[in-house]
Amino acid sequence: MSDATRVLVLNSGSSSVKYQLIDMADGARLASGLVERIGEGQGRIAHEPSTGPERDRYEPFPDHTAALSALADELAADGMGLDSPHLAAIGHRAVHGGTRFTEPTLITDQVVEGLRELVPLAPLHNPANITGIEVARKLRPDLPQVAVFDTAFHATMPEYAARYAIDKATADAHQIRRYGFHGTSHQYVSRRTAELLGKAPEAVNVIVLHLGNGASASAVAGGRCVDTSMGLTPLEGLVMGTRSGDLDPAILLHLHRVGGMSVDEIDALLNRRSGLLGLCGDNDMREIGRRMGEGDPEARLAFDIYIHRLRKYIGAYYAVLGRVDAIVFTAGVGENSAAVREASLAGMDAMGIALDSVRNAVRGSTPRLISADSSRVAVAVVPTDEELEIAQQTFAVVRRTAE
Ligand SMILES: Nc1ncnc2c1ncn2[C@@H]1O[C@H](COP(=O)(O)OP(=O)(O)O)[C@@H](O)[C@H]1O
Ligand SMILES: CC(=O)OP(=O)(O)O
Ligand SMILES: [Mg+2]
Repeated sequence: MSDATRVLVLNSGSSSVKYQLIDMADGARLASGLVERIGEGQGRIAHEPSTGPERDRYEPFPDHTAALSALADELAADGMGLDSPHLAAIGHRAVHGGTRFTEPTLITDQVVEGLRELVPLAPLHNPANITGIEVARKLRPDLPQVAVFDTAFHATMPEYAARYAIDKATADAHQIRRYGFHGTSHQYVSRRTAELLGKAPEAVNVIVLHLGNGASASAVAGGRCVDTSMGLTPLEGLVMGTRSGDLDPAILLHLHRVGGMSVDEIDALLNRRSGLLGLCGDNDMREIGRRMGEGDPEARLAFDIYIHRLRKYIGAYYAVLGRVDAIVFTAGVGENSAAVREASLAGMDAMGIALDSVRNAVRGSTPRLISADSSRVAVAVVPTDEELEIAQQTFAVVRRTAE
């Protein structure tokens, strides 16, 4: 075995890069961090090595090249720079893989080109992923780099769940189908949930609720995704921080024809100015909770709409799965908001779902059960770790390629 066992994971967003350096020999996280507000006047890098305290620095990062070289400098300061001989690969989160990429993929020029062709289907996400990949390839052209796709885990959805009920020829001509996103998280969390229950992934049916800035639900049967709430793009489904989720599609036509809005204006409205932000002016669930505490009716209504949509998906996936072993909450809101977890499952005793309010209120950073002992369906909080999952899948590709 070569002694290059470390994987650097880059999750490049439009204005931020999250990263982790993980040693695959023992799974140890050697460093993690975040560069944010890229392209704005003042940016910030927060870097946390396993060997010491977090270091915070404020400075402008004009573009992703500057952000990546800053994080490389931070790693180098801890003796773990990008030139390290211990580095085996760089793994990248790639959001939209279309029908072409359904497995973790060794990055070549053709793969980058393929990602570029998919930009219209993930305009918020794919361009940033591509930039991250291009910069990293320039910094270490000799190192294997692997793309791990948000859409991959959902590729197993049956046709009847993946297809929209529109004219088949039109759908085929434009690759219109449901792809689903956050797949790395749904995959990781459903597997960890099986472990928590002490069962094999093949033996459990799970509803995963990934509630972050973007939010999606999935129905996972025996380790395979059978349905998920995001569709052609990450706009469908649940109410999100700034995205509307499900709508009557005729609303778009109405806004265009009667409201006089352009396609780009409608795009910006639904992706950036809707969801919780559009409903009450705040997209952070902590702030909404605080405002509800003060009796703010707008914040209350936004919360209720968010919860109502979530409950509809829980019911739908219960019916899709037939038998549910666990409902599991993850990502920023799912891991931290006891109020969201309680409201989204309240009154479901007849469905065999009962929370234990004391367990639900306990904060923690490890996988845990929050259901009552009497609950037929287990309810759990399982912190997601997309970066660890990406590192594992990246390392597996590198190993296979080296054989
Ligand atoms: N203590 C908390 N209570 C409620 N919501 C929280 C808490 N901490 C974080 N959040 C929510 O989590 C969201 C971010 O989730 P995260 O999974 O980190 O998102 P992303 O990875 O999509 O950026 C924030 O917008 C905030 O609403
Ligand atoms: C696909 C998606 O919605 O990702 P995020 O939650 O990171 O925006
Ligand atoms: Mg996320």
